[in-house]
Amino acid sequence: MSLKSYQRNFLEFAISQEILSFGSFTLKSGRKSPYFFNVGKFNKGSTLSAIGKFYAATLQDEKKLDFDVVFGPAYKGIPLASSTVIALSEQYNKDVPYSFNRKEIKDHGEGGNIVGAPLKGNILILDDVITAGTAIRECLAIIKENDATPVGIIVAVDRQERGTSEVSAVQQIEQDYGIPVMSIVNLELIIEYLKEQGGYDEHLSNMKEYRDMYCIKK
Ligand SMILES: O=P(O)(O)OC[C@H]1O[C@H](OP(=O)(O)OP(=O)(O)O)[C@H](O)[C@@H]1O
Repeated sequence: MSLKSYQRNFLEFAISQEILSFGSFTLKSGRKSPYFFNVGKFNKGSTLSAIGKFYAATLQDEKKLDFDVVFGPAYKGIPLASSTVIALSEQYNKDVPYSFNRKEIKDHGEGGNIVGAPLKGNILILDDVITAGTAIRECLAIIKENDATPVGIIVAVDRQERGTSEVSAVQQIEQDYGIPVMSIVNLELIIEYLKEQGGYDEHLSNMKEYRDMYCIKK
């Protein structure tokens, strides 16, 4: 697997902003991870603008994917989807509608639990990460209830981790729904980047050890 220039730029940016950190982090799964991707740090205009550009660059790279609407699951998917459609419009002249769900149903005013463009046609789901896949499965159900068609999913980082079976949660979704799950980068590419940069020897060996223990073989 080799890094594309936007992936290298994304990793350089994420490390410099301490959005991607190396050390020892306990995950919800109980696993002790040597790295952590913290979306909570996309908390100012410049970083939010930058992440939207990286999602947009990835989508440009996946040209075969034909989508009509970007859907950002509440809550963290909302600013990410907003920032990505701004980047698609400003950088690639693609004016893509977007929408998102409310976590609580609103029973006054316009009502409903979808805000933004109607969910019609081919829908791309955009979120930060997939862990067990629960949030994405909920979105897929919402899209189907609206008679729209999910055509793909994009996340920032694919950790490529196995759950209870041999496949990862991402692969399970791809198998169950027959749609691709894309990511700006994945664990393999992070490892590639650390090798390429040099000077990360200890983190690199911890990352490889973690990959061999918990991750899928590609
Ligand atoms: O694959 P899963 O196991 O569902 O985990 C991933 C989801 O969890 C987080 O959102 P969360 O549901 O915590 O909501 P939030 O965006 O409001 O924080 C994250 O933003 C994903 O949507």
